[in-house]
Amino acid sequence: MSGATLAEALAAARRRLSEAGIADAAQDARLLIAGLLKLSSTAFVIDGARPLDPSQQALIDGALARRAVREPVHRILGRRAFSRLDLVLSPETLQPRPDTEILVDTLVPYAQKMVAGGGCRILDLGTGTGAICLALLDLVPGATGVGADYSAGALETARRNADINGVADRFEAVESDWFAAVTGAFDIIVSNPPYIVRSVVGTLDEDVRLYDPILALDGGEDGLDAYRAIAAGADDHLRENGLVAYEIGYDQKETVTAIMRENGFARIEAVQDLGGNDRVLVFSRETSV
Ligand SMILES: C[S@@+](CC[C@H](N)C(=O)[O-])C[C@H]1O[C@@H](n2cnc3c(N)ncnc32)[C@H](O)[C@@H]1O
Repeated sequence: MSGATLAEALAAARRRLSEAGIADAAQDARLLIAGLLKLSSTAFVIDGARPLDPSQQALIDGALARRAVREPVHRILGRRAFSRLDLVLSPETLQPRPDTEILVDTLVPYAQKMVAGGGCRILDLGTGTGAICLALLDLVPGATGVGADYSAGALETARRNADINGVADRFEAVESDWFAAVTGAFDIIVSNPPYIVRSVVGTLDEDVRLYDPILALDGGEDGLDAYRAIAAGADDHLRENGLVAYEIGYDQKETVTAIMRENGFARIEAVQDLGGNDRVLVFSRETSV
């Protein structure tokens, strides 16, 4: 393959991934080559005749070998776009999903209103790459935030992402089992916790099951362990008129609402994803509704 042009390398990559049974072979080939060679979206059209040098070809070959055994494209590239951010990934972090941007977008108007009213302190429980908290800090400049996670490795990545995305002065990372090491009170407590039913984790696609950390996926016997833990601790860490917001699994709207109701919270908003699945719930204290 040495001496191939960019267009030839793309065609060969598409073929190789397709033969390996990758469903979106064409898209993945394009994303991988563009990401590895730092190409703009038009490069394949205007620069297709450009010959690749051997080191570029070696990079592409290495990445294709990894994708062929189901390693996700963004894990291979080591980073993923989320909201307006560029996030670094590590083995300890879930790669943030586009659906989670709905949680961020739902909270922005609330956070802006809080900032206008005097301030907005956000707690992101199970922060992973920092995606939710960092995106909110980016979109709401007056807000400050704490990202908590059980995984020290994830927190290292979250700190790095805060630096890369210019919000490190408003972000703090705390190693904590949910609220255990969290101090103080917050205007918004947000979480995209592990919510997959334990018996289902083993049946997930290889791309997820083999490459996202189990700590980010396993929600316990019924998928609801984290919601119970967060619901039980939220009141002690929430300022007056504060909000709790979650990403949920497609069938968890009523069960999570019931868990929150048992802990004194009322649902004030429910948002669906583009596929029409329930995805985001927002709660306030029952007494402030
Ligand atoms: C589904 S991932 C979400 C990551 C990130 N917030 C996002 O939306 O991309 C859940 C996160 O919860 C963390 N986690 C799991 N159990 C935890 C616990 N007991 N205390 C704190 N964090 C926990 C995992 O390490 C993981 O980072």
